[in-house]
Amino acid sequence: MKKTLMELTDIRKGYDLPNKGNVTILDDINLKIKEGEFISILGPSGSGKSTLLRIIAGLVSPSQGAVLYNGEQIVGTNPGVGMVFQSFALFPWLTVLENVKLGLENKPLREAEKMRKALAVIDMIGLDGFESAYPKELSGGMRQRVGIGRALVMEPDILLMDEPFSALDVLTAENLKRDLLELWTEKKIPTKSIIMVTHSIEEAVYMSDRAIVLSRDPARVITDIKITMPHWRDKQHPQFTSLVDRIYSILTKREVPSVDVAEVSKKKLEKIQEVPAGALTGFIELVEDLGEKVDLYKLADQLSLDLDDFLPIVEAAQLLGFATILQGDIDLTVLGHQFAEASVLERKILFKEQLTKNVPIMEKIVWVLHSKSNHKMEREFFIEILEKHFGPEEAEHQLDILIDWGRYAELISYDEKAEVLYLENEIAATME
Ligand SMILES: Nc1ncnc2c1ncn2[C@@H]1O[C@H](COP(=O)(O)OP(=O)(O)OP(=O)(O)O)[C@@H](O)[C@H]1O
Repeated sequence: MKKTLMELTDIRKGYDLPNKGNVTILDDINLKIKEGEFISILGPSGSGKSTLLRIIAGLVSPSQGAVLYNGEQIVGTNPGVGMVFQSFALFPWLTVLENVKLGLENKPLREAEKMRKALAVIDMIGLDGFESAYPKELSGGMRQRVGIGRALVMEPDILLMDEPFSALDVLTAENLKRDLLELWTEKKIPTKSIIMVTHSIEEAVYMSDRAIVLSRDPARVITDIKITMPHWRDKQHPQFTSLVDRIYSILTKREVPSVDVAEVSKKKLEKIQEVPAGALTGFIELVEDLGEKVDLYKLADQLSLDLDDFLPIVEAAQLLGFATILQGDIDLTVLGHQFAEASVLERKILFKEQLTKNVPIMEKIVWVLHSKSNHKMEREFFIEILEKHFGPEEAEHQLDILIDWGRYAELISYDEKAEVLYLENEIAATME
């Protein structure tokens, strides 16, 4: 039996947000992290992955629950972890050596010992010869090597990495992933466990032994998958691709609840993905052209889109009932096929029907405009309603996308200058 290094029990994290009260970001998180495990944490954007990592590091305290390290509850920063950040977080006025040595700042070691350890790590991460260079003289990949070196020099039991490769170009990232994996699999570092937050399913399946998938609003663990393929993994191997597909379908799975319109103001509004109608239309056309059951993962790859850019489009197509996802494949529904083949006018009608049926707030907006004798209402009015559900910044985004969709469907019009939503006379007349 492998030893449990860390344990998270019943973690909940809430933040007090303006107009929304205490919003639960993470809920009911129970995790055991064992020696020898390389864990990836995946989940939709904004779900709470970084918050979870920060709770493990002791940089953020949970609202409820406990974090145990070697069986003891941690208070303040976790002494057993080293952290690597997406943004490298280097000090520009310090050299490579000084930045790496910073990891040892709080260790009770003699200067000579700190120097020895830092130089050894610099060598190990492939920066030999760059000890006295400043971050601005280094490429992105080299800077992240310094970031990793600063964490490794602490010889932490657990290495935490928050999207460590996402700020790097593809080739540099691949190179660094291989080097890090070599250090880990060949036990060249004393690290006992690695936890990495990532947006890339492929990266997770390539590198880790366990993938944890979080839901959103709030984040709960929806899947915890063991990845047992030996290293080095072949990304073309059917076992590899089917696992990527499986995680993809878990991440894209969503339920479309049927919402009673009268209940909308009381119920929690579902966030709409910010995908303009034009992009959505193009996407549906593309899937139609590619034929039956398109592998989502391959499609994202072909379009050179990041998961984060791609998932919203897929989600929006699902929300409107134009597409379904099954085991990592996207398929158009009957309506989706109809939409792809329809004329411009017919498309607008289909879009309008689906929008009214599946996005209850849209119907509410039309209802408000229709109720007014001049069929007009200020943007601010709707912002206030949306703010209660989404907070100020997101409310603006949500209304923008509702306006975009509503305009495309010819359900509503918008005067950008006056910031007023309105119904065209003939549209209002058809509703009498
Ligand atoms: N200090 C804070 N105060 C209020 N809300 C916060 C705070 N930190 C994070 N949040 C909110 O918590 C949610 C989760 O944020 P977090 O950064 O953990 O998500 P994430 O999954 O890492 O996101 P991404 O994939 O975009 O990096 C977000 O809605 C964010 O706005």
